[in-house]
Amino acid sequence: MPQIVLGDINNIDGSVQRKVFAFLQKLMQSHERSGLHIEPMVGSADSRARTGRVDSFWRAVLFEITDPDRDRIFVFVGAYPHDEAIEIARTRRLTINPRNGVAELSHAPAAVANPVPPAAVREAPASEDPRTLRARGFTLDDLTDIGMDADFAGGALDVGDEDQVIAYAQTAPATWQGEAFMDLATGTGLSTVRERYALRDEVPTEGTDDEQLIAALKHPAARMQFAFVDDNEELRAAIEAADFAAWRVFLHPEQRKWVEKDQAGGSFRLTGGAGTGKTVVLVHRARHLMKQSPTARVVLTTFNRTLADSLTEQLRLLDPTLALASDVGEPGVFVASVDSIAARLLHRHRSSLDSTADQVGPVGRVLGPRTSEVFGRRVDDAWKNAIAVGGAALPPDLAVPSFFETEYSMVVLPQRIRERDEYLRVRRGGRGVALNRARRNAVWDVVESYRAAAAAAGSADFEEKAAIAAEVLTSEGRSVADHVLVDEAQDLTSTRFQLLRALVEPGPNDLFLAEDAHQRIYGQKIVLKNVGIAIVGRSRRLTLNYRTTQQNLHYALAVLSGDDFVDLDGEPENATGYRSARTGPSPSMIRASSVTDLYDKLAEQIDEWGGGKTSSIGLLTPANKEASTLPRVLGERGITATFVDNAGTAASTGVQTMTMYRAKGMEFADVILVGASAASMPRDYVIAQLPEGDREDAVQRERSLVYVAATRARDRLALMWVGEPSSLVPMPDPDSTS
Ligand SMILES: Nc1ncnc2c1ncn2[C@@H]1O[C@H](COP(=O)(O)OP(=O)(O)OP(=O)(O)O)[C@@H](O)[C@H]1O
Repeated sequence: MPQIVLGDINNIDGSVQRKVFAFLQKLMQSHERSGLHIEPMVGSADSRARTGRVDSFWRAVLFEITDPDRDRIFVFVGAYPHDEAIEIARTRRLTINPRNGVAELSHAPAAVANPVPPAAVREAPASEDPRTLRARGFTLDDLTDIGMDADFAGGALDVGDEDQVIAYAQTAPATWQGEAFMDLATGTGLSTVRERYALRDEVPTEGTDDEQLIAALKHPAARMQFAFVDDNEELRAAIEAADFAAWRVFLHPEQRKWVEKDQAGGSFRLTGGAGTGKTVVLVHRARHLMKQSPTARVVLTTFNRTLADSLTEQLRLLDPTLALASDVGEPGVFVASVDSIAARLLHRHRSSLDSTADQVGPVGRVLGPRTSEVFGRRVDDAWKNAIAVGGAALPPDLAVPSFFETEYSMVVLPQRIRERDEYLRVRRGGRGVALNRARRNAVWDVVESYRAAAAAAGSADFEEKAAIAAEVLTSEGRSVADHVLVDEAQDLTSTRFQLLRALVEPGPNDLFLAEDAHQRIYGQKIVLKNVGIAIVGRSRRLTLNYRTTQQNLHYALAVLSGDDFVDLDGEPENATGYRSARTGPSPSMIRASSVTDLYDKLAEQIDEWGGGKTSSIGLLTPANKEASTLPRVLGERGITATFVDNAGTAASTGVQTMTMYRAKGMEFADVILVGASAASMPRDYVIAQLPEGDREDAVQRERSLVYVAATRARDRLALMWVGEPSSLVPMPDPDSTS
């Protein structure tokens, strides 16, 4: 049976997608089926070129390759109206780049953007624009040495303006060349580019010409443009990918590397800015691991249930046939939040949580002597109550629940402190608030009250449950997973990491963590080695943003500037090299004079953007109250909007309103940050209550929240506020404020 390779499918007209799918489906069964009319071209530039009949009007353009293993391969490069298809099939060639062995679809010469002959290009004077590659010291030979087409490279040397870089990259004769040019233009060095696209000065030499071409199509850089399709489901996914879901098929070589890489050394950390495809890598990796070993126990987990649900959805989209496990420890991919995994483990081991005569049980090891009834939910205001009961000696600056939340989850629980004496001696690494002996004593009084109330109620908080679940697994000496993949790792706390560590034996491909320190909006600053996870030397960063435009990305990065972020290795996180391949309008800055004026302007903006189709617009607010009010006030202005809270899934109609927190992991075509005013962000009233040493981190999390929110937009971004704008919201250009 023939194999299909899809190339350049973005040009498939929506009206003909279904027919193209049917055509390729038949072709996968046999190229000789009646009605397909696979025909060679007389006088074509490439003797492999064929056309095929999609319907009476549309023709597929294909290249036929003989594959000794599979009979033959058809590389599909698009469907066009009859005459256009003939012309394309005559003039295009499927070639192997002689420098690096990457398969490329050569366009007709006229399509190549730069008319300057290489000799003249070589001698051109240094450009006056310091941003161009030429001004930065690159030569034509540098670019052609890595395999760039000489004409394209000639033009590439003299483009400096960012918008033009993106536009010029789109004229590249091969996808990898456009991406490599963008990398160089945004400061990446030649050697990194070589490594990133596996450009090794090697061309396939073994076998027939056709076999060499097959090897060239499988080169990681070629697979940004050509996708091997194995079955109907993949075919359908790929054809649909022509719209929004290219991620299912065309991975960037860097993404593919981390999807497929055998992490023999153990735990691995993938970092990358918002929208660089970390989740995409995780979802593909889950499938890859299952393909490698169909009975593997893969856990795919993240911070909360909303995000876990979205991971399940993406897994299903990627591969509806993938085996999903219904419980942790079973073969297949098990997707759930870390807290839900903890709850399952506690229920499963409910009879072994207690201490026995000669051994302290998991609950005792975390909380000290108490009943092992821990299944109840912690009451609201538990720390507030504990402060009221046990806080008589507490200095006023520490009498804040959020101080205790942090102290408890960063110091007390991870180090399994059960007694006052232990707490008086413990090292409180990473905590900004200093505590002398008297203050520690006062803090411990409150911890004792907190624990006593929970023991009486038979409850435990999520942090405690994670710690107890970790103890359960550790004491049994039994792991329940072969591979654990974690998304949004920056938002997990120490005890949750301890649980993840306990889920899987240390060893090859054990833990794979995706994180972005800039998006930490819940978690604390954690250093992985302190929770038993050794990563050193096994961290990599993705830099190409697939989601947002260059303009929105710049804006979001400006939100972060001036603050110092630290990653899970305890190293400074930087945002250099982040780039986007798309351009769009600059973010709009909209000031309102009153709340009513804000609602009016909001409605105007939605009308202007939506044109009747509004479900791809997200309105993100700092707090629940504002998000839940918006549907009503917009309804009064004739706009349908739905409030999406933590319990609900995304609404299918109308504008979606939600908090910036809820929007984490999501994306919209257009986003409006509503309420970006000084009065709402940062939340001074919350921060002022914190002890001095905890304030800086709290402000950083608010900054990260704005970054998260601003990076949810694929195309257009607007910020609106009443009165003064928030200090977390940069004002790029005062003239653009309306
Ligand atoms: N190779 C790809 N081709 C096309 N689109 C891609 C590719 N990789 C990622 N994307 C798209 O980019 C967007 C962001 O991807 P993803 O959600 O995986 O990024 P992320 O790094 O996890 O983002 P965040 O940290 O903001 O949640 C998605 O719309 C995804 O489909």
